[in-house]
Amino acid sequence: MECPFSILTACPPSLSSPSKRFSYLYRMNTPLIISPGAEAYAQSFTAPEAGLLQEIARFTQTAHPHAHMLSGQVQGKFLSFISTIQRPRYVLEIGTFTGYSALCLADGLSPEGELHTIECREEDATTARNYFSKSKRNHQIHLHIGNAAEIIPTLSHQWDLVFMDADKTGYIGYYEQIVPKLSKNGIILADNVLFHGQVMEDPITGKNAKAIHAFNEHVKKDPRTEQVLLTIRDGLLMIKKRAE
Ligand SMILES: C[S@@+](CC[C@H](N)C(=O)[O-])C[C@H]1O[C@@H](n2cnc3c(N)ncnc32)[C@H](O)[C@@H]1O
Repeated sequence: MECPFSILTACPPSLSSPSKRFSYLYRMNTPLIISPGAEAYAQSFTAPEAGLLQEIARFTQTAHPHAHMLSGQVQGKFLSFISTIQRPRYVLEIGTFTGYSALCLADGLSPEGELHTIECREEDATTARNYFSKSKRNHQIHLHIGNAAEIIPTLSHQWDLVFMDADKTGYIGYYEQIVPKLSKNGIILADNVLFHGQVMEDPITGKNAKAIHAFNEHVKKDPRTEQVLLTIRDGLLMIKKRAE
C-alpha cells in the first residue's frame, strides 16, 4: 500500500516516473537532502501559509526559473515562529529573492521594528517590492538593492534576527560583518548549510559546497558564538552569542 505521504502524493498524478517526480519536487522547492516523503509529511502537518505567501509561492513556482530558492512553507513558518517568539526590533535578511522569507521574518516585528532586506537582482527586488506593498508590514520593510557585502556596513543597527540566504561564498564575510552587530539575544539563521548533501562528500568538489563547509567550520571554531545545525529543508544553522 502506498504511504499517504510518499513522493507520489506530493506530485501531480501525471508525473509517472520516479525521475520526473524527483525533478518536479526539486523545482517545487524540495532539495533532496530530506526525503520527499518526509518533506510532504512535514508540509501537511505545518500550519498553512497566509494568502499573500501563497500568492508569492504560486508566482515563484510557476514563473521563476530558480523557484527552488524559495524558502517554502515549513522553513517559512519556522522563520515566522522565531520572529513572533522573539519580537525583534531590527531584522536583517541577506537575499530577498521574491520576498517570501522577508514577510515570514517580519511577522513578529515590534510596532517600531524594521526589517532590512538586501537583493542584488533588480528584477527580483521589483517582484518583492510589489508583494511587500500588499502587506500590512510594508511601512516597516526596507528593501536595499545591491551587493550585500557593501550594504551591510552602511546599516548601523544592532540586529536581533538575521537570515543569511544569498551567495554561499559570501557567508563567512557576512558573518564577520554581523557578529559584532548582533544584539545580546540576537540570532543568526544561515540557510543551505547542508548544501543538498554535498558538504558530506569526501572530498567536497563543488565551489558552493566547499564555501558552506568552510563557513560551518568557521562558526564551529568561533569562541564568540554557539550554534545548532537543524536539518530543516537544506539545513539551517542557528547561531547565537555565547553567554558571558
Ligand atoms: C536563495 S535566494 C533567497 C531566497 C529567499 N530568502 C526566500 O527564502 O524566498 C538568494 C538570493 O540572494 C541574492 N543574492 C546573491 N548574492 C547576493 C549578494 N552578494 N548581495 C545581495 N543579494 C544577493 C540572489 O539574487 C537571490 O535572489
